[in-house]
Amino acid sequence: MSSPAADPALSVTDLRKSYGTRPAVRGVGFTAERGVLTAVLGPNGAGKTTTVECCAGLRRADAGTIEVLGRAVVSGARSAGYPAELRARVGVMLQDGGLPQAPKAGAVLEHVARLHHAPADPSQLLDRLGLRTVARTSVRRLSGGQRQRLALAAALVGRPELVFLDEPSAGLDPQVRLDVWELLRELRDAGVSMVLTTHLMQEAEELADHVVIIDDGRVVARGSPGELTGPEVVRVLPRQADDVAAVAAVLRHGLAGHDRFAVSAHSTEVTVQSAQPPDAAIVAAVGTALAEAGYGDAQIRADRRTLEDVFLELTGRRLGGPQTALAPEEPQRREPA
Ligand SMILES: Nc1ncnc2c1ncn2[C@@H]1O[C@H](COP(=O)(O)OP(=O)(O)OP(=O)(O)O)[C@@H](O)[C@H]1O
Repeated sequence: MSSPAADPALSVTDLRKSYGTRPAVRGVGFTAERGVLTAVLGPNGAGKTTTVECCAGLRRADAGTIEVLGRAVVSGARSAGYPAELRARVGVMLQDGGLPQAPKAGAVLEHVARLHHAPADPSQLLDRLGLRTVARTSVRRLSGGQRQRLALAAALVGRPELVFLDEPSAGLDPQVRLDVWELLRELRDAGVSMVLTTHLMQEAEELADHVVIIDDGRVVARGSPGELTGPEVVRVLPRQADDVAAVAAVLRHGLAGHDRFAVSAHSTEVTVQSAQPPDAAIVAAVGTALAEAGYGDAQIRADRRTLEDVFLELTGRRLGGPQTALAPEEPQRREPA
């Protein structure tokens, strides 16, 4: 038997859930490893909330298995429920917050903190999430964004090992969203496992170590953002097409110290493929190598696919927008049926 520490934070197999006759989740399976942030990314209505609510023990699945921190909580249609010991190790932030409306924000957080054995300091969390000034305001009088942050604070105050976050930055203004992202990064760096749903491609790209893309109740792709968006390409167009071979040689030599690059010569351009994004340093290394060899006038372009591009290729639709007329391209990295 594997040791509990070796188990993933969350393991979901063939999860199914219908509302009446309408299937919302049609066989979702994925794993969220410990100490990383896993984003479940998909458009509205894809089944993200239903999936997370089943995983968090808040909704009964029709079929499938769910293991949380090494313990089976759903097996087939049978829910084992969350034992109190496990509940204390898991934080949950739902879209509607699930907060009582009458009490004051600070009191709600203190109350939740008291339910835990070794909670974080509620007042520090209020400060961190910019809620200090509304600590004495009743929940019902908070703005949507403040309520959202209070729900996040309530999910975190028990110092959970695993946190489920359903659209945590929905409705937040851009600066507050950045603050929330920073906090989530810090938690991840401190070893907290997180499973976050989002329909914001940028949120997944910024935060996620692992992305599970779901559409119409099914997983259509999963992997790290880098795996999903594929190898990055820096394109170099020499001024003279005749220089392609020479420029390729210069780059092979100049980038020899960087073993993750593959330099290829084509008819009019040289491409440098990298397993990692062509950040400024990589583009700069290409530029320096070219300038030193007298090819400083070559054009350099970094091509970056986004998760939005990946979603469009897989489904023929955009993540955020209305259905487009684009036909799906040949699917890439599609999950086995
Ligand atoms: N309580 C419910 N009763 C009936 N249908 C529901 C219920 N909750 C969700 N659905 C339907 O199930 C499907 C999946 O919804 P779900 O909320 O899980 O998706 P989602 O990806 O989280 O979407 P959103 O980002 O809009 O919340 C949708 O068609 C939705 O209308």
